[in-house]
Amino acid sequence: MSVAAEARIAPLAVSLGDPSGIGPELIAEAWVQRTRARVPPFVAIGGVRLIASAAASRGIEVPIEPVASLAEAGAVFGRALPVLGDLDAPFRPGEPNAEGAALAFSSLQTATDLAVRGEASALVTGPIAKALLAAVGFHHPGQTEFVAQACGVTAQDAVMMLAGPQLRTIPLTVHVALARVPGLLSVDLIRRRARIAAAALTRDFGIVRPRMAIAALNPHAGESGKFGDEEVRIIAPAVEALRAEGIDATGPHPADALFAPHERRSYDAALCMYHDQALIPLKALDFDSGVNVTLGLPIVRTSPDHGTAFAIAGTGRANAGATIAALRMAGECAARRAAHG
Ligand SMILES: NC(=O)c1ccc[n+]([C@@H]2O[C@H](COP(=O)([O-])OP(=O)(O)OC[C@H]3O[C@@H](n4cnc5c(N)ncnc54)[C@H](O)[C@@H]3O)[C@@H](O)[C@H]2O)c1
Ligand SMILES: N[C@H](C(=O)O)[C@H](O)COP(=O)(O)O
Repeated sequence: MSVAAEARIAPLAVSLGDPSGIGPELIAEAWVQRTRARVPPFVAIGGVRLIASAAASRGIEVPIEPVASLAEAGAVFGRALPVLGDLDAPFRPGEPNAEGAALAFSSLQTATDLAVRGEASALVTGPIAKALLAAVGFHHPGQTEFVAQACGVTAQDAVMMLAGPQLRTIPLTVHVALARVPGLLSVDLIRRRARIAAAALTRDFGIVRPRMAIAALNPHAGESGKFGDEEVRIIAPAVEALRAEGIDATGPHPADALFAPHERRSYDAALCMYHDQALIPLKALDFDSGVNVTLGLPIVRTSPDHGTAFAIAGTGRANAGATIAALRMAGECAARRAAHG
C-alpha cells in the first residue's frame, strides 16, 4: 500500500498500555522515527506528562501537543506527537499499580470507541498486564476479546494472528491452560477460525488465495494414533472440510518441522493448536518486528507482539521495532480497506 494511500486515512488511535511498562516510551520513539520508518499519522489516547517523562528516560525529546479531535491530530502529527484527552499519570517505570492499570483500561476504552465510531482509521493497543487489569474490572482474557465485544463480535470469531516478516501464525486456542487445549479443539472451531483467517488475509493483506497450513497437536502428528488421536478425529476431518469448501488448507502438519525455512515458503499462515505453538516460532524469528493483529473485526486492530517488559521500562533498552511494525501494519490494512471496502 502506498504512502499516498495511507496519507488519505484518518489517524490511528493508540492506547498507552500500562504506564509503568515500555508502551509510553515506544509511542514516543515511534513518533521520532515516523519519517524514516514511514509510520502513518497516529494519536495517543492520554499521557501528555507520562509520554514526556518516558521519552526523557530514553534520552529523546518529543514535542507533544494536546488535541481536541482526530482531524486536529492529523494536522499536528508532522510537527508534534498529538495526544487526545486528559488521562495521565506520573511515569514510574517498573512499578505497576492499580491506578496505572485503571489508566491503561480507560485509554484502551477510548481508543477502541474512536475506532468503532470510525473516527480513527484503526486501533493500535499498547501492552497491558492482564492480571493487573483483571484487578480493576477488566473481565476478559486479553485485549482481543475486549475489542471483539466492543465491536459486537463474539470472542470465538475474533482471531488472533501474530505476523512478522518471516512468518504468520494463528493460535487456535489462546489464553487457556495447556491442559485444557485438547478438550477445546473441534472440527467446528478449526473450520470457523480458518475461514475467518482466510477471508481476512485476502481483505486486509491482499493475498488472493491464502494457503493455510494446519498444525498437528501431538508429536509426529500423532504417529497414526499412537501418540494421540486428535489428528485423526478432529484436525484431518477439519482440513478435508475446509478443502471441500474451497479453502487452500493442508495438514495436519507435524509442528516440529512446520516452521523450518523450506516449510515456511509453502504457506501464508500456520494455524496452530495452542498459544505457545504459534507464538514461540514467531517470537524466535521476528520478536522485534512481530505484530499481534485481530482478524475478523469490523475495525483494524494491531498491537506489538511483546508485553509490558516492566524490568526494562525507562532504561532505554526497549526496542521500538514491534510498535512501529504494528502502526505500519494498521495503516496498511486500513488503507487497503478504504480502497477496496
Ligand atoms: N500486547 C500485549 O498486551 C501483551 C503481549 C504479551 C504479554 N503481555 C503482558 O505483559 C506482561 C509481561 O509478559 P512477559 O514477561 O511474558 O512478556 P514481555 O514481552 O513483557 O517480556 C518478555 C521478555 O522480552 C523482553 N522484551 C519485551 N519487549 C521488549 C522490547 N520491545 N525490547 C526489548 N526487550 C523486550 C523483556 O524484557 C523480557 O525479557 C504480562 O502481564 C502479560 O500479560 C501483554
Ligand atoms: N498472547 C499475546 C502475545 O503474547 O502477543 C498477548 O498476550 C496479547 O493478547 P491480547 O492482544 O489479546 O491482549
